[in-house]
Amino acid sequence: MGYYTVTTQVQENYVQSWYKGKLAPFVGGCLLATCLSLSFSGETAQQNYAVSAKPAVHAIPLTAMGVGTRSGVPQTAAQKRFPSRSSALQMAAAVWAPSAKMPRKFIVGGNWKCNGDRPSINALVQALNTGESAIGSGVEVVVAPPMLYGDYARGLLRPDFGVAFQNCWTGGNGAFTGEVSANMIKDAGFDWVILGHSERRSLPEIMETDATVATKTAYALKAGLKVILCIGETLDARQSGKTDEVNARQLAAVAEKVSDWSNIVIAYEPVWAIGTGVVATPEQAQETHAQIRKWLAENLSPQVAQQMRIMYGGSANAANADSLAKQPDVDGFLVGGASLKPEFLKIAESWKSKVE
Ligand SMILES: O=C[C@H](O)COP(=O)(O)O
Repeated sequence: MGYYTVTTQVQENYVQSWYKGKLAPFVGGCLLATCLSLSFSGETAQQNYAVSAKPAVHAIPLTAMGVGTRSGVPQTAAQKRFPSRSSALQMAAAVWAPSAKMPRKFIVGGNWKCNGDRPSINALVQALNTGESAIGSGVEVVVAPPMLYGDYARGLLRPDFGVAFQNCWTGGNGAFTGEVSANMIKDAGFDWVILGHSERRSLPEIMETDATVATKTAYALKAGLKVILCIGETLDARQSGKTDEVNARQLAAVAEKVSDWSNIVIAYEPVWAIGTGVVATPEQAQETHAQIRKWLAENLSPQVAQQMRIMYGGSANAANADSLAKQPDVDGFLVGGASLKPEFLKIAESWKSKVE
């Protein structure tokens, strides 16, 4: 099962529904615009819209709306086949609107870590490409392949999923053998980078410090990337009641070097839950997320706190995602092991449990 099978399938799923014909899509776009102006006036209408408008969004002629591809970046094979990934993401952002039940757009990341090869990526992407569209829904989805496969995966992956890198260098280009700069990631057409993951903080071969994570975060933001900033406590820290202290310390290091947090999403990942099968209870996750938001309010601003999306990471899977997603301060997931399986789509769909 290879490239052409995958791309043909996606083409059928997306391109045909978005671009086939001219008149019908144009009318669809006009209807949606009318729908938007009416439905954004109330909470109930917004919630109904988030669920019901997806088919209409599929019919919007994005190119006809003047939303083009990123200039200066060579198109991948998939981008040529599926006219605009960035257009799809812009539409996803444009359609969703905050409501009392979901004040922040849900975000689900799949961190593939150091796993996979071309055959397994082909198979995984094929499974992900058959799932429900994120366009027009209440979820933003980003997957992070191993760096070497970033462009390959993006070339196959559905255009409504973003692609992230798992790390970047602390600064710009130069004599830094083996490193990849944020500038290169941005220049290659990617928008996201994961920084501060506990594996990079704690593996003896790496041992990134709070200060290094902060430097990377500041530079990545300056280069125009969005950052999934991972924080979280070890088992020892939790057992000795230092969870909030550890999270505050890791956040404070970033606050020393970053003033604009609008392109940061925080991933709270208790180290004891990562890859262990021991997931935080919904109560533990909510309590810690609320403390993180409190820290943001007290140390940055109430506005940053209110707008910040805080993902949960650590043994999240299809079975526990809904109960975690229902917590008011859980705004999504950063998924490791389960992101390598089709069940990742079920986790992405857990946003619906927030608006039920
Ligand atoms: O980045 C993802 C986290 O490390 C969670 O990994 P996990 O879902 O395998 O526990």
